[in-house]
Amino acid sequence: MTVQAEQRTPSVAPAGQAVLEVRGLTVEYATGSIPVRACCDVSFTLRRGEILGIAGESGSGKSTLITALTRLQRPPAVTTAGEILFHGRDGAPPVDLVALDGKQLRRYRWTALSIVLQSAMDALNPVMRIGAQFADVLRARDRSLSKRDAWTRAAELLALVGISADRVRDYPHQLSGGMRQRAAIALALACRPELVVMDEPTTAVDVVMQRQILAQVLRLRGELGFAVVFVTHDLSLLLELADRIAIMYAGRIVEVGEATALYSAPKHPYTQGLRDSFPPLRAPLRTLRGIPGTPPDLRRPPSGCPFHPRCAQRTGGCDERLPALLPVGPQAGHQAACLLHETETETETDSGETKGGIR
Ligand SMILES: Nc1ncnc2c1ncn2[C@@H]1O[C@H](COP(=O)(O)OP(=O)(O)OP(=O)(O)O)[C@@H](O)[C@H]1O
Repeated sequence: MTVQAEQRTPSVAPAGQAVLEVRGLTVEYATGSIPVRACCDVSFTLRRGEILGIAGESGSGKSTLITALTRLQRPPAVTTAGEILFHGRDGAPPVDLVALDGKQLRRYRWTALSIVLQSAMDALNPVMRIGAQFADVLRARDRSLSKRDAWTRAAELLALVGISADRVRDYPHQLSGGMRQRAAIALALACRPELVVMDEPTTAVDVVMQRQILAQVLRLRGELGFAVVFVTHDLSLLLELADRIAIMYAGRIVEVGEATALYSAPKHPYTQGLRDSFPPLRAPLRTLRGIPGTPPDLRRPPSGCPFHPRCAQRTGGCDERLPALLPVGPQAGHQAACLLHETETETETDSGETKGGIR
């Protein structure tokens, strides 16, 4: 079962209206004598209602990036550079989330941005009824909401993710794993956030439930208009869901582009390897290849392009120069950080196209 094309709701984002602008974000784990730079100079813009997928192998820095985005990181993680500009729907000037203290951040949690974690289903309190947990969140954000109205709203939210409203009185253990995960998504949507960050929310459920959850995320995005940053190691899954995909390797974004263009014509050898490591969900099955070697130790990343020791297409210079993220291919907004494409970019730039950050 796959998320059919007709179930997909086109992005509700008017082009250019940003909800989040991440600029030069760098996060380190200050452990031992050499820090682990797990997120390095990451920049991207997320538009209102857009779904941005972030894919990469284990250890590529995905979780580090999203805990930094949501300001849920704990020591030894430290944001050493960059800004995360959040543009509210009220049209007020953007707020740099990096600069906010705990009290200021509380204003933004749940209402502006919320998060669904891999193990969200286990994050529900086992000794509280589902409805009570929803009511707590709703009433903490709206003190005028009565208990009765909060429970009614909780039942409506469960119904939104396909869980019968009468389950509102259940305890978490009375729901299946898939239902608990969907309840966690409904809870994340309780205060109508503008941005929901999802970290592998379908990893712990079977493939049928995975497809149902993805279809629901798409439907709800269409109905409620929130933007999503969705992290996974499975690139083929993002093809079903994301408007754009960013590929991370060794803490950096190495390729970004519109989902179909990036999947069908990946430019970075790492993206090609990642794509060929997972069975496609809809296209005919092809030989799975995998990527030889292992990701680098981020305390001592290789010189030049961090992927070069594993890259079958490396050329002279790959071990010396860190490639910049530059436009590639015919599709607007498609960018890759690979020396193989720098000549192509230079030629295009000479003929008038402007270089730029990720848009
Ligand atoms: N608490 C920590 N202390 C030191 N290094 C850490 C810590 N947490 C993560 N790292 C390192 O940061 C790098 C990025 O890890 P991260 O968990 O962000 O990657 P990931 O892509 O999310 O991986 P996964 O898919 O396995 O969750 C890895 O090299 C990891 O070893």
